Amino acid sequence: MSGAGPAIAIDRLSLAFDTPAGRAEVLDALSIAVAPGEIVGLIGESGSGKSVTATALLGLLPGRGCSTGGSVRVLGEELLGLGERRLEEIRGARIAMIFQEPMNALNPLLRIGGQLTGVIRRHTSANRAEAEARARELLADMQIRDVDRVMRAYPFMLSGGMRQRVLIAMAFACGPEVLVADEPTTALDVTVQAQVLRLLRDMARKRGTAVLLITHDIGVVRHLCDRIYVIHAGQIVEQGPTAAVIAGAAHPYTRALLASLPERFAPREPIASLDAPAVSPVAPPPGCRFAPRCAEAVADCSARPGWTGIGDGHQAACWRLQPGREA
Ligand SMILES: Nc1ncnc2c1ncn2[C@@H]1O[C@H](COP(=O)(O)OP(=O)(O)OP(=O)(O)O)[C@@H](O)[C@H]1O
Repeated sequence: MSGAGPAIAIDRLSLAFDTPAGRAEVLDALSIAVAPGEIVGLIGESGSGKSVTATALLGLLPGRGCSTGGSVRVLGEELLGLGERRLEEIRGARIAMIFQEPMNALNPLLRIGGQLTGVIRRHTSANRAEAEARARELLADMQIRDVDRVMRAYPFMLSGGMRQRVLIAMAFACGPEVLVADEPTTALDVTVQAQVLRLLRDMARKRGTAVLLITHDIGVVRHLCDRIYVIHAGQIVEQGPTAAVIAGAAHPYTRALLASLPERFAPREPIASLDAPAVSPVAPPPGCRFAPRCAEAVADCSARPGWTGIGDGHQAACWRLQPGREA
């Protein structure tokens, strides 16, 4: 039913909020595509627009004071402007979401078993026994050994890592074709983070789920994602296969982002520093929004640059990379 096209197709999405300070243009012609079975990262600093992109994918943008342009298609269906009833059918069954803090997503008053079987029964025709068997299978897939104890536990009785595994199981409970994971492991310590991410990747691979992983942490995308999009102040500035982008970052923002990380990620010559804050989304400069922070900005940067191909699916949007220019 989902057809042969991308599972997620965001095309020139623009998004603005009315704020007391004026109209905040938080996304500027943002395009992202994720194929079935692909794991794609959206990476950028705090405030760059990652979470609002996730919100748009779930059809959860606030109506009043918020205007959108462009298109957000999931499994071929346009979500912008879709009625709440249809959106509710899609959420949970076809698109699932994993958030940063599992305590907020789990009901503290219900046992894990009840919550998991409840989700399965709401979205499928499974009876109680079938739903329970499926819940146990999902927990076992998440490499939870003491499934009985976890099924009987209340959320507060589990560790952070275990709660996040339960949430991942819950996200996969109804066999979604699309999964949006917003900073899913930020609250966990580093070793647990790696385990949980591996489990998330294995679940998605096994089921052919398209995953959009939202994070500010390039270490996370490095291990997990097939491709990445780099977002700065609501604009995608670079995209491509993860290894190519990390090894050959071309946009000054990506290079600065990598340079701010431990040594082994750092490109040899960072050409910008991220000490200066990102531009405000209220009355942002026209063109490239990185220009005010960029040591190498040129007059052309006041217009938005097109994409320059760097290699096999790797592209960056920067005037300095345009053919005929000295890089
Ligand atoms: N409801 C809203 N009204 C006005 N502005 C908003 C609203 N929601 C988000 N914004 C603004 O949109 C921009 C992008 O926010 P968003 O939360 O998507 O960033 P982010 O990249 O997810 O950041 P973080 O990593 O800190 O979560 C920010 O400037 C934020 O202030």
